[in-house]
Amino acid sequence: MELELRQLTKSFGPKTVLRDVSLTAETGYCVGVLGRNGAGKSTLFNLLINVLLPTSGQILLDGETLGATFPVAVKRRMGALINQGHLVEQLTAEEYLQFVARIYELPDASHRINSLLGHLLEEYDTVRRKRLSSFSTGMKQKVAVASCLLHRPELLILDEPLNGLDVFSAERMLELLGSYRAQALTFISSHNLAHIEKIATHLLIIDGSEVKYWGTMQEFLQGREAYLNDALLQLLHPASTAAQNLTWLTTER
Ligand SMILES: Nc1ncnc2c1ncn2[C@@H]1O[C@H](COP(=O)(O)OP(=O)(O)OP(=O)(O)O)[C@@H](O)[C@H]1O
Repeated sequence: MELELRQLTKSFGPKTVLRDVSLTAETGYCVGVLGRNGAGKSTLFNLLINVLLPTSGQILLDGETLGATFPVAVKRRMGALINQGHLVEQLTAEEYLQFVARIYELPDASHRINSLLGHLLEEYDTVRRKRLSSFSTGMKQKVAVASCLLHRPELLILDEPLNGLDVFSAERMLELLGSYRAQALTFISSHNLAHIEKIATHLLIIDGSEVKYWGTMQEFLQGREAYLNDALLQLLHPASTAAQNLTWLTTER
């Protein structure tokens, strides 16, 4: 799969959130999408899955321009987790994934479901009869990511998929996503740069509504600080905000 963005621009009223985003990416790329809070990462993801329409610019898949409404055949090729996802919490994890499998018309998904849940939920045997409403935040997140992978999407869009995961679970999830990487074109956002450093092959850095960097992780790190964290700070020069007087907060009683 090849995805091309041509001068993609999105405004909400007078405010332009993304301006002229252009890139071409293909299967095997894992694109870490980075930027400050409010930079436009979720907005970009919503454009990629047709939840939002661009104000101008185009999205092309394998050379074909996707119009205002993506064909169902295209949507079937995508898996997306945006804003923590929405689970049907009256169901068990397995029932929920069976429901997702029916949407994608997967004939017999039991093996896929059990292996995914068994991999991501270490405690799966003890919670398999429990409803999702009784799951912790991290457990729900794991089920949400599993629901994106079930149909083996060719375009995988993951907005903060590691949110709420403990350090061991995050490692497991990264391992799983790493082993799937060659099968898909993945876009992933995270404010945890150590996670991005582990999984991403490419970086898309957005700041001030524009692309500040698009290219390989390796090229980005060359000539900058060794760690992504420092390299990102170096690129974006955090704006120095006027010093606030916080003595009311910090003065001893
Ligand atoms: N539906 C909307 N209507 C108006 N403004 C919006 C809408 N959705 C997003 N925005 C604005 O667009 C900007 C980008 O938001 P977005 O959620 O894409 O940022 P983000 O990079 O994902 O941030 P974070 O790191 O905090 O998740 C913000 O200023 C936000 O207020």
